[in-house]
Amino acid sequence: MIRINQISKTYKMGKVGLHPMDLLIAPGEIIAFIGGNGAGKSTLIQLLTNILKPTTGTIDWGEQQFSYMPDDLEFPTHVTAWELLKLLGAIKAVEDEKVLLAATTVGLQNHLHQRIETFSKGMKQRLAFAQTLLANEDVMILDEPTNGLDPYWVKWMQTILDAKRKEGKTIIFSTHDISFVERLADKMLFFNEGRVLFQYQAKEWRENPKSLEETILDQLNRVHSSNS
Ligand SMILES: Nc1ncnc2c1ncn2[C@@H]1O[C@H](COP(=O)(O)OP(=O)(O)OP(=O)(O)O)[C@@H](O)[C@H]1O
Repeated sequence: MIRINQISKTYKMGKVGLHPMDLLIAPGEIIAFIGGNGAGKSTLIQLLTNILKPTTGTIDWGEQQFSYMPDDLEFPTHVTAWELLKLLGAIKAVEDEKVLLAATTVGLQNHLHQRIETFSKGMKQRLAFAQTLLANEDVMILDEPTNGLDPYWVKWMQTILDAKRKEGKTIIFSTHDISFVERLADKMLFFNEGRVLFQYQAKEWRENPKSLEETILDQLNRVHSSNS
């Protein structure tokens, strides 16, 4: 269990990124953070990954380790995909066949000897995903993982994450892709102005006559009209 207790973040100049919040994340759970721009999703992800130091609160990970796929990962440009993955494989004591398998899983097997600077946005995103798969930790934290992916690779990522769920991995991700949430998540938290405005279990949105997309759009419309 990951226990988040009264975690909050106030940035310099007093800007609140996240108001104090509690959250329990069970092993094997797939949890999605959604909400409009500037709602607090990345702030929480960066608190979870220790990139940001919390203003208040704690996160108790127990014995669990996480791997992290940032949004817009900066790669060393002059190395090839294979050089990068092989180095990560060496750090994690993963043999070459498994490194190749991770590259093949994300469809980069024919681009391994290409320099990363020649990759498209979607290819870089898949390379970042391969790194997360290689790390093979109990918890995967993915910041906007489908950004830049074409529909084929979005579907494929969903299939891979579904398989990871069956292996018992916990998956935490932020996204603006509601259909990805609908197809994959067990629970979603809707953020607004640094607070969780509401949360839903998959059962609730599957039984609701309104689609999750309509529900979210209603909420976003409400947020925007109360701000204008
Ligand atoms: N480094 C920073 N300094 C000051 N304020 C920040 C900083 N990073 C984020 N914020 C503010 O914190 C709030 C939450 O931002 P956050 O990046 O968590 O939003 P988000 O939900 O991830 O948005 P998006 O969907 O646009 O990525 C916003 O008001 C943002 O302006």
